[in-house]
Amino acid sequence: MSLEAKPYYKHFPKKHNDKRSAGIITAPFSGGQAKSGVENGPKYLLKHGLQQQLDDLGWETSIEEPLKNTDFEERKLASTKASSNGKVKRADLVGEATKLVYESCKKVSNDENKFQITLGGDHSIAIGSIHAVLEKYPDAGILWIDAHADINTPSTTDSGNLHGCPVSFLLGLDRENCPEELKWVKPGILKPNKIAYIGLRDVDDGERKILRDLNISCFSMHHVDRFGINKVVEMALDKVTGGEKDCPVMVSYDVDGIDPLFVPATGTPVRGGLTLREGLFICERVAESGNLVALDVVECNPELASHDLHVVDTISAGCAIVRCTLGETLL
Ligand SMILES: NC(=[NH2+])NCCC[C@H](N)C(=O)O
Ligand SMILES: [Mn+2]
Ligand SMILES: [Mn+2]
Repeated sequence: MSLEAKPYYKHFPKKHNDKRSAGIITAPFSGGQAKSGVENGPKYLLKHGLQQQLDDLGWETSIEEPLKNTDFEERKLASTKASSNGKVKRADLVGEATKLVYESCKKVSNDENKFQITLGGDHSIAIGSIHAVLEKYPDAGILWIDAHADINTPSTTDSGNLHGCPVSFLLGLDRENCPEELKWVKPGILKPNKIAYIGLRDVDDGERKILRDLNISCFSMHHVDRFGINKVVEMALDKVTGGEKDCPVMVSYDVDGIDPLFVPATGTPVRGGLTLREGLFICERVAESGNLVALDVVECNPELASHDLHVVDTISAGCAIVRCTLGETLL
């Protein structure tokens, strides 16, 4: 089978130097959940040689650091009270940080027309990255790879952690209880038929009801076992693109979608996940569609490794996700 002639990355044609352009947005932020360490994800991924790896694949990259001179981590440590809105924790930090991430992503995606790669940080940062993508590509489909649905609202969340809620803010759910600091998010910028999940296996009761009521496409580990990963990716792609062959696609990848055997250093691991190969195959298969426009890689937490090998496994899986999404297997 020849892969040569296909128009990969249609939205990002090669330039005179035979390269395509991507912008890496670092989002070293941990305020969407309680544990520390996830803010070091971007640093570790970059130290592992991510930029060089992308260069080898024919992508020239620039780096944006929207949270560079901020003090979110200090403020998180100093904050004891639950924050502005009842159950939801640190809405002030999440609101401010995601807005900064959003602005940086907007520069990369909208102004510079580059492929947007956002490195978290916890999954709350996807509020910013997805918002930017949907402004540039309003009909883009979002594939959310995760053990969790992250669709809790301020009313349904048990933990109060905002990394368990980003999807609900983008959908504009429970607007009455939206913390003031997150009101910059345009409610309903994401439509329920434009997101599909792969890898789910730890979904809260409140989330289950929302997913059912909104008829959101969910491919759990049960479906992966039942249909196989190729079929699942094809079904998910078909759902979010509505069968439209040029529909832009974004992948928001929580590394805990992959089984903790392969990705141990993450904050909310759940057994029974995707194998590393299944996890990477998703990226390869979506890349093959030619319609990818953006990627998030979130929830790598090097501090939660019980030994060095766990760090290496987790960070190299994170880098592999980026490489496979950016065409490693299409060369
Ligand atoms: N991005 C994540 N890892 N999210 C985990 C969320 C867990 C749980 N459903 C909660 O809302 O707290
Ligand atoms: Mn998760
Ligand atoms: Mn997540």
